[in-house]
This record gives sequence, C-alpha cells and structure tokens, in this order.
Amino acid sequence: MAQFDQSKAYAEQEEVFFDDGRELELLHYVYGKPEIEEIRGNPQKVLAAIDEFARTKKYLMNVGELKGKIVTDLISEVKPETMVELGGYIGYSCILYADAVRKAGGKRYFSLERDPVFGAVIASLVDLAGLSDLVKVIIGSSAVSIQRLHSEGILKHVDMMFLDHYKPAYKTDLKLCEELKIVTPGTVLAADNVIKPGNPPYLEYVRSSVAEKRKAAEASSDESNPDTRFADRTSKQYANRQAEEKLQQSKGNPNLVYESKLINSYEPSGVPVTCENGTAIHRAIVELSTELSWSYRDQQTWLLLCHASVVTVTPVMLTAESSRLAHALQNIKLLALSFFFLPLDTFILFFSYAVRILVAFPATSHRARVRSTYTRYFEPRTVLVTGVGMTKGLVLARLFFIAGHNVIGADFEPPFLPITCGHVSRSIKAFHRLAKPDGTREGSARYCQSILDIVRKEKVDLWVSCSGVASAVEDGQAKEMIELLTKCKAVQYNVATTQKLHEKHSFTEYTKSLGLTVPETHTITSKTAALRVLEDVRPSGKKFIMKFIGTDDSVRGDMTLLPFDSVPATKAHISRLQISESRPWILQQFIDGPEYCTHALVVRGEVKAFTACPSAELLMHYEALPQDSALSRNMLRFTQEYAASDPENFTGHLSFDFLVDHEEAERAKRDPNMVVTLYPIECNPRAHTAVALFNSTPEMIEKGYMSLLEEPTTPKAEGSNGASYTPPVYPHQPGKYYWIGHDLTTCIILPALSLFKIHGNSFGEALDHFGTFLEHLFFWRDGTYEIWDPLPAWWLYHVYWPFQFAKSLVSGFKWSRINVSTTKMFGC
Ligand SMILES: C[S@@+](CC[C@H](N)C(=O)[O-])C[C@H]1O[C@@H](n2cnc3c(N)ncnc32)[C@H](O)[C@@H]1O
Repeated sequence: MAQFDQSKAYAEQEEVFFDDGRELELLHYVYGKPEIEEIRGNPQKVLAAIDEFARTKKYLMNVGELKGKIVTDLISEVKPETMVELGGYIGYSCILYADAVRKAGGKRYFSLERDPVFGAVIASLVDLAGLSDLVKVIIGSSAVSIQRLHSEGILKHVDMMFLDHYKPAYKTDLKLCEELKIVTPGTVLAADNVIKPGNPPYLEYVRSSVAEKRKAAEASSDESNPDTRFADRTSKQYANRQAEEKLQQSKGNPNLVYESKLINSYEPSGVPVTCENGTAIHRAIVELSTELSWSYRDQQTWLLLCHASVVTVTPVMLTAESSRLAHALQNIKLLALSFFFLPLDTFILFFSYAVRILVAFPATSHRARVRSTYTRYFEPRTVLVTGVGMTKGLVLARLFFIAGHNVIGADFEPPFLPITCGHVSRSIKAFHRLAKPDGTREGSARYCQSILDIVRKEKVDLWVSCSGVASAVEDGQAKEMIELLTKCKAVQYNVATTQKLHEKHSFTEYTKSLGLTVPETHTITSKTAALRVLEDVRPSGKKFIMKFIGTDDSVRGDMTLLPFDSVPATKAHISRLQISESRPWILQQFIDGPEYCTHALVVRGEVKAFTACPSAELLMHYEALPQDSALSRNMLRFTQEYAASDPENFTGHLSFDFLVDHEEAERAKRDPNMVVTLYPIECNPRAHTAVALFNSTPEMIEKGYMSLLEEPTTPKAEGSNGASYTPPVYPHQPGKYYWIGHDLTTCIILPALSLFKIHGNSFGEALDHFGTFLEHLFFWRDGTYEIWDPLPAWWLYHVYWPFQFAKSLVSGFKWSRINVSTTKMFGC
C-alpha cells in the first residue's frame, strides 16, 4: 500500500460538515484563484484546487486522491464507454473519474446528484475542468433520474457505476439498474461504505447466490423503508430524508452475481484503511475501504468494487432439497444432449481415424522412431498408470506411449462394463480394474492388493499413481507394499509423507519448519484470546479475518478486517461474537490477491518437471504462466526447496495452491526478477489436471519419470537458500486447455436457453459467451481429444457420462456438480 503523505490530509471534519454554505464557498475559492486561467481546462489542477480548499479551509466529503486512484486505475483497465456516479456532491469524483474515462477512450459520464445547489457546483467545476462535453450532471433523486434517463433512451447500459450517495438506496438503485438492464454481466460497480455496519443489505445482496436471490424475490418483501440494520446515527439521518424520499421497489435481476476484492488505501484525512478479499468467483474485482463513513467518523466505511458476472449461464444448482423430479430431469436433459451430439461426434471420430491413416502425427512418429532404435539406445519399460479415466491419467498414459513405453492402464470400473475413457485409449496395452477402497481396512487392503497383482502380472517397472483424493493414503500404502515386495518403483509418496502434505495443519506446520511463508492462522476459543492475538499482531500491520469453524449463516460473509485502529473498536467488535470452546473460530491472515496452482514431478527430492498457472474457475481452464515470469520462478523455487527438504521421501507428484498479494502479483508481471512472497494455502501430493499442459512434452518421461529407474546419484543440495537446482522440464508448447463438454454447456446451451427467460441473458451477452466458446474451440486445446487417439473423447461423452446419468436416474442419486476432467459427480 502506498504511504499517505500527511501534508495532503484534509482539514478536521466538524460536527456539521456539509450543506452549510461551504460548497459555494469552494466555488468562490477556486474561481478566485489568481492562476484561474491556468486551471481552466485542466482537470488535475481543478482537483488540486479543491484539495487545497479541503486542506486549508474546510473539510469536504470527497472520495480523495488515494481512494480515487484505485478507481481511476480500474477505469483505465475496464475502459468504460459509459460511467455513472450516484452522489456527486461538489464534483470531485466526477472530475477525477470523467477525466480517466476520457483518457481511456470513454464517451459519457453521468453524475447523479439530489441536491440542486451541489449539482450546480458540480456543473460549474466540470465546466472549468473542460469536461462538459463528456459529463452530464443530472439533478434529482437517483432512482427517479435513472428511470427517466432510461425511459428517454439516454441511459441504456453502464459499464461502470460508482455508488456514493444515500446508503439505503445502494441496494434498491442497484436492483432498479439490474431490472432495467442498465447493469448487466461485465458491469463494474464501486460502492462506498458497505462493510458491516456500513451497508449490510447492499453487501448481502451483492454477495448472495442466485438461489438466495431468487428465493428473496419470490418472498418480495417491502424495501421502501431503510433497513433496520443501519447504524443508529445513520438511521436518524436517513429518517429525516424519508419524508422526501421513498426507496424504489424493484425486482432486480437475481441471476446476476458479483465478484469482489479489497485494496488497501487511505481516507483523505490520512486515516489508513485496510482491505479484505471478497469471495472472488470468476474474475478479479476490487474492494477498498476507509475508516470514515459518510455518516461519519463513528463507523467503518468501505468502497466496494464489484464486477457483475454472468450467472444466467449457470444452472441453478440442485440441492439435496430439490425434488427427485428435478434431479431426474437434470439427468434426462444431459442424456438427451449426449444423444443429440452423437452423430456429429461419431463423424469426428471416423474423420480422425481417416486422417490418422493418411497423416503421420508427431506423437506417433516419435514413438515409432524411438522404438525402431531401441536395441541400442532405448529400453522400453512397462509402466502402470492408475487413474486413466481422468484427464491427468490419460495424458500421462499417452505421454509414456509416445515416449515408446508399454503402458498398462487401471481405474475403478464396474465389472464387465468398460466405461472409463482411458480404457479405450490407443496408448493402453492392457487395462485392469481396481478394487475401490471403501474406508475400511479390508477395502484399503483389497485396493493395494489389486495394484500389487497388476504389478506382478504385467511385470511393471514403474507405477505412476494418478489417483484421486479418495485413495490418497491407500496409494501411500500400496507404494510401500509394492516397493517392498517387487522391483517396481512408484511415483508416489509413502503414507507418512502423503498424510503430512495432505492434511492442512501438518502441511502448514511442515512448511513453517522449512522457513517458508504461510498465512498466519490462530485457533480462537475465547474473546480474551482473540483480543490478545489481535493486539500481538497489531505492530506487524497485518490484518486478520475472524472465521467461524463450522456453519453459521449469521456470521458467514463477515469479512471485517481486524484489528481496527482503535483498541476499543476492536474490543467492541469481538464482544459481539459468540466465541467459546464449543464455538471455536480462527483468525486467519488476510491476503488480498489472486490464486495460482502448480504441478510438479519430484524424483528423490529433485523437481523434474514443473508448470504453474492461474487458478481457474472450477479448474476447467488451464493456461501456463511463462516459465521465466517472476511468479513461475518463485513458485518453482518454493517447490524445489520443499522437495529438497527430504529427498529420501520426496518422490511423487506435488502441487500447491498459492495466494499472492494483489500489488505484488501486479509488480511481478512487470519485474521478472522480483522475489514474490507466496502464501501456500494447500498442498496436493498427487497429480494435478494441469499436467495436461505437458501434452506435447514427451521429454518429461525420459528426463523425469524414467530417472527413478536409474541408480540414485549423489544427493542434491539440501534445499537451503542459495542451493542450486537443475532446471526442470517445462511444457514446451503449453497451449491453453479446456473441456468442450463443459464449455458447450456453460457457453452455448445455457446462455442460449437463458435468452428465453425473464431475467435471462440479452442477445449481446449470449453472443459474448458464444464468442468465448469459439475462441476456445479454435485457439485452445481440448483436454481429452487427440486426433491420433480420438476414441477416449467420444467414449467420455457417449459412454461414460450417459452411463453415470442413467445410473443416477435409476438409483435416485442426487448430484449438484460434475467435473468433466476428473469425471467426478458431486453428490448433494
Ligand atoms: C459522499 S457525497 C458524494 C461524494 C462524491 N462522490 C465525491 O467523492 O466527490 C454523497 C452525495 O450524495 C448525494 N445524495 C444523497 N442521496 C442521493 C440520492 N438519492 N440521489 C442522488 N444523490 C444523492 C448527497 O447530496 C451528497 O452530495
């Protein structure tokens, strides 16, 4: 966070601090300046003159320079053609933002202000700044103005909206804009003073799910009076206004959700403010906060920037409470979809076979080449890949095949029903069914025995475990058993290491013991303990979020950043929470920034292959970060230090989820040599679907996996800082990966169906989705389909998934989500 320059602090805020004539005084002050002709036509100089008045004469309730910069930065990123502000006051935010909108190529800025005198001040200063061609000052209550501008065809849509007016009207005005389709997916909202106790109704609304909003819409409660939760002092102020102004009642668009994120900043008075990360769902959004509210001084205020995202394309997720009929229909629709695409997909399948006869593909010719010379240089090995029904297993099986080895595939499958897509892959020489672990000792033993049997029967040299989380520990047991009883080597951790990495607490403790950073977390079972920890951490400047361990909707979503600047305020906040041994909480360090994931292959403590990518929604889209980028290099370094910490026990796949501070992530994009602080939040000691990025990198097999079959060399450097590591294999043509079944549903079918719904997508929005789909279709790669091995993709969509849907239909199994790449159905 940039430091606040105290010389720029505004004057002290008095008991009465607006509407006492100071607004006209400001006008005289600015126009009375000797250098007025230099100021004319220069927005920055007008803003400087306003700031000067607020510093040297009287306080003004403006957004201020530092908070304003966050929004202007966003304007240059979003490049809004049309921007609206609700609450213009004397025009500070209007001049600042309208200037940024103009610089970003935008065309219109509407400043909606209820008070005619303030409106006149805005118009006069906007004119002085030379922005009159862009800015329209609209005087009147925001709701009335919005409706009028819309009905006159002047305001049909906004790209960005700044809410800084009458707090109870935030939610109602937003809903009005949604209903009129002025706010649609892609619109960015910036709202001041929203975090508890600032504006609970607004915050709840932008953070609630589609299902919750639909339910609320059905209940259609009266919203014409301000919510009772507004703080006392604010309520009184609002009560005075109610006589003049009734809140607008509107249906809104329950199908929209908003993503949000907070940035640190300062109030113009110089009070430092802290921020929190909202629940980012799809795209990065910004929330920023200040310590002064517009009802003022005694409350926290926050500026929340939200990005409306498309929710109309997300089917309302069915829950356990949804009727059996709804679940049955869900299965039937998906079965019908598979049937509908059967002719096209079958054509693509046979077309691929035809092309395969005529064209030599690099993948298969590579295999032919290495095998033709194998008497001298190459010894084909027998490799068992478990989990070939999932994309990650299939990708690895194909890579071993391309590299010239004999691949045995295995996965869970019902007897006599070859449904998994890996089963039919050309890369598989033989397929075996695994016994599913069922949580019992016997089940685990059966699972391990089934792997051991395959290893013995097929004379397997190398077992590559690609299983899912459900058999994480069993895979560790199987590794220990196999390496003890056979000569086969396993790319898998032993039980102790698997458990250590898999469980969050032990992972955090181990990470700390290596001297690596982790987000600070404290378990809290009493108010005294919470206050003690918060006072202890105060000097560090870190901010924390109190999270209830368990489910309690009343405290969910409270993202208050602690500690407050004043100890009594922190105490007052903590005293409101119910904390006890039986209601434990955690205080977790707040990291404001994006999430990344990595995939690595580690052999005897050495990272042999590595890739990093931004964490995508539902993990259905993968795009590798450039290997020489600061983020990728830092994540690699972290993984290398981790792996080198215990070379004897570190052989397996290793993937981490990291959070990075927003500002650092931005700087890291510009400075490839930067040292980035990474906050690991999770470790998965197994293959990650991001391994798909290695699809065209068969050298990972010889340089990585096969090195396990060689005699161990001298142990590598210990992993202390300064240790040098051999560079790993990176995906050399990483490409971008998606799964067509997922995108077809989310980018084509659902947006198309939504066109016919009352609150559905507009045609333009649907077109955006279709465009995304086409971009993926033509420029990205599907995770399952390979032209030289086309059957698994066909099998996935026309055998595996139809089988699962039919099974759910018959058994009445209720599911809410499916993951095409891991072939998982999430029950509800
Ligand atoms: C905090 S000030 C705005 C500050 C301004 N955005 C800036 O940063 O320069 C709030 C303004 O909203 C105006 N206001 C309050 N209720 C309103 C409503 N319903 N419609 C339009 N403006 C309103 C007030 O008159 C006041 O000028």
